[in-house]
Amino acid sequence: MPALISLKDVHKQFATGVVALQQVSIEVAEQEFVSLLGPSGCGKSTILRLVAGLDRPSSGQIMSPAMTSAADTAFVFQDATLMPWASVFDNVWLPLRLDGESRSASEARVLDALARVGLKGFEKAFPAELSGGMRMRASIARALVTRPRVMLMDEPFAALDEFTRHKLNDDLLACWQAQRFATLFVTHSVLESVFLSQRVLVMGPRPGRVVAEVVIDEPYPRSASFRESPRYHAACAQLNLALASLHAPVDQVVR
Ligand SMILES: Nc1ncnc2c1ncn2[C@@H]1O[C@H](COP(=O)(O)OP(=O)(O)OP(=O)(O)O)[C@@H](O)[C@H]1O
Repeated sequence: MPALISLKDVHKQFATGVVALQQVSIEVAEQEFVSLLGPSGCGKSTILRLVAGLDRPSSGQIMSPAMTSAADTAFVFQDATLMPWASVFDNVWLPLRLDGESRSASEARVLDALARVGLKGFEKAFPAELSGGMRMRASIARALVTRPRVMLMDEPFAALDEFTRHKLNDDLLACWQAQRFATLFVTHSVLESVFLSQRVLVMGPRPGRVVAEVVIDEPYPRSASFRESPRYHAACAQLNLALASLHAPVDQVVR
């Protein structure tokens, strides 16, 4: 598969003088699922912002679909960022509405996106009536509804309990298998990165750079039995070792 997203020798220094990224080169192929793993402040969110075209590198080259069409790229944040005054349907309709699509013309796509994330029947509910996990599901439906080629996810499940997180990991993978958007997924969790990804890129602390890459050579669909397999534990151990070698504080390594 050719690279859909490519960063080549990217350097990012903020006006404050902070060098957030140094010589970062990353490629994500069409339909690929890649995670970025690393200690707090190593520049993971900065990479997503650059790929989304929300910021520019100080030097180096970036290629991504967001450079030509914003509709090709969806962003999911840790906070579900739903409009509290609008129903679940209207929240998910938002990107289509901004694109000039009427409510009735969007209806089938909105209901399909809600069904894919397990929110069938909740279209009339308001965000305050939903659990944290359901709000995140609505946020993912809003990202899926435009059928993006690229999905950028910034610690989307970090605030959820482990049970809900596992469920959302399973359901995200089902959506990814159905739509095969290229995914760049930022997480602090070794376990989550191994379960989800085809490749995990480990980033070192400031100035941020990629220090290791671990390929997770496991077919999809991945089920709970993968989480219990020796292959899963071996990949987690390999990543924990790479993180430990950065001398990151323990809570950031095992979180
Ligand atoms: N707009 C900005 N101006 C100045 N410094 C910034 C800006 N945005 C980020 N930084 C700094 O750049 C570094 C990288 O930040 P970034 O948010 O990309 O890290 P991160 O790996 O996503 O962290 P976390 O895991 O805590 O979310 C940090 O030191 C941060 O303080």
